[in-house]
Amino acid sequence: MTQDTIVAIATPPGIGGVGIVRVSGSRVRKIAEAIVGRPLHPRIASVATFRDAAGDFIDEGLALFFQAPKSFTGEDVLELQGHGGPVVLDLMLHRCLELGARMARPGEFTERAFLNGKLDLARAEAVADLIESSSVLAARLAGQSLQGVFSRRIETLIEHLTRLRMLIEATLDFPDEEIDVATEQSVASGLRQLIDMTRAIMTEAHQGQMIREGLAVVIAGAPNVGKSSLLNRLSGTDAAIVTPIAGTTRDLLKLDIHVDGLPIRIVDTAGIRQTDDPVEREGVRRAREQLVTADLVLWIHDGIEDAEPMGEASLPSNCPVTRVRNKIDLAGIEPQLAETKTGTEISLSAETGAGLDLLRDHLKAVAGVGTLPGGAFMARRRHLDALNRGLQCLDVAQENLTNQTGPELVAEELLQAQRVFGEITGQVTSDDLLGRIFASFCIGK
Ligand SMILES: Nc1nc2c(c(=O)[nH]1)N(C=O)[C@@H](CNc1ccc(C(=O)N[C@@H](CCC(=O)O)C(=O)O)cc1)CN2
Ligand SMILES: Nc1nc2c(ncn2[C@@H]2O[C@H](COP(=O)(O)OP(=O)(O)OP(=O)(O)O)[C@@H](O)[C@H]2O)c(=O)[nH]1
Ligand SMILES: [Mg+2]
Repeated sequence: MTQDTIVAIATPPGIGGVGIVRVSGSRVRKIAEAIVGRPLHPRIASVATFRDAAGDFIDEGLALFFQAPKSFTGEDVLELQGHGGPVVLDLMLHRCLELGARMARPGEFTERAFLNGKLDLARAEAVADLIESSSVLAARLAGQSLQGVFSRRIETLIEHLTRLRMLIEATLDFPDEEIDVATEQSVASGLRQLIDMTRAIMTEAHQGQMIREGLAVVIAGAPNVGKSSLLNRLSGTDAAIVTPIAGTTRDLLKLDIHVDGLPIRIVDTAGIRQTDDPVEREGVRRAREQLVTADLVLWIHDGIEDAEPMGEASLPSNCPVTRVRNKIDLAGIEPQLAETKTGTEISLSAETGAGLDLLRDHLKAVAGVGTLPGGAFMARRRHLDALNRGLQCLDVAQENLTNQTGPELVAEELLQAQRVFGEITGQVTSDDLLGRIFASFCIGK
């Protein structure tokens, strides 16, 4: 416990029933005795009067002491649970500062928990994700990760990787010998298994990340096909201006909506067409820009003028697209979802709402909601990036094996993959990475 002592108000700003000041570090016992006037028993809540330097009353509250290492941070921890008013909490905070604590940085309590081995990095991140979840679904997945579901998957992956490396390195100890056929076969099958495992984890992690950040859906298509009407219908608002005039929408209109707990960041765009109007042209440029970053483009057409919707050629290649035929009320056809050569096509009416349920189910399916067996978990972009880089190493290892470039190169790639996967749980870290992760936490966490 060589760390300095940190303090922060752990409850949100404003007025509440109860407010908590949390202290962690080596001075905690002294601070507790000075404020409460007597030593505290670990892990027993005591009703106490909190007093300032002059012995004057600050508050009557509950004092809770956790003795290192059995605490959230692994250090001595004190909680002063007082009445939830900003002035009272500030007085308590200042008393702790007077007694030698310093203000905690955002996320510093959790950072210490990580550094003291109480939580691995993926679980520490899940703490923040749980706090910040915007839907029940997101909270449920963050809860899974907080309980270690994701971390255990990564640990198992690393265990398999280590075993495979040992197998290869045993061969390296006899440099004169080539890898024998039996070893080569078990390495090859072990490697295939590792790649499959990584892919499976990536699928789940991707779903988690999508639910954390929201599915980015862009509504695009020719002018006047009903893009803004669809945005309004999906969001249950009249946020977008709708008129019979082609070229109504110019600015991007971004809304955050939920479909059965799935967060969706939806963008309405200007109808894509050739135009001399400089304002509309800028709108079309911005619309095109959105297509590149979308998780899904809803390409709207109204099936009236042209069966082959114009402008569709402007879609970037490998852009994930679902075609939506709108205004089926005018054509007198039923809502439907069809799988075609070019992907899914949904027929609906933004005006009447017919077929909207098909679209909502489709959006959930794209995000993978409810399609994965068992333990889906929360993940971040950082985790997916690491999984991706690790998978690349495994692919290279497989190539090296096939091309018989020698066991050293295969082992080297496996070691690299192991390091990269270790970044997820924090077995391998840099100060820079930790700084970035914990700085995004709230103060007092
Ligand atoms: N009042 C209060 N509520 C809180 C927290 C807190 O710090 N204070 N938490 C903070 O985020 C969360 C709870 N998380 C916690 C996790 C571990 C320990 C802890 O003392 N762990 C010890 C002892 C374990 C045991 O007794 O089984 C340890 O791990 O050694 C405390 C809180 C949510 N609610
Ligand atoms: N009958 C019918 N009319 C619709 C439907 N959806 C939209 N409309 C009408 O089509 C016209 C254009 O709708 P908008 O939602 O403004 O179309 P948009 O694609 O956003 O058009 P721009 O912003 O100009 O690109 C309006 O008059 C809407 O009322 C539909 O499902 N059925
Ligand atoms: Mg519009």
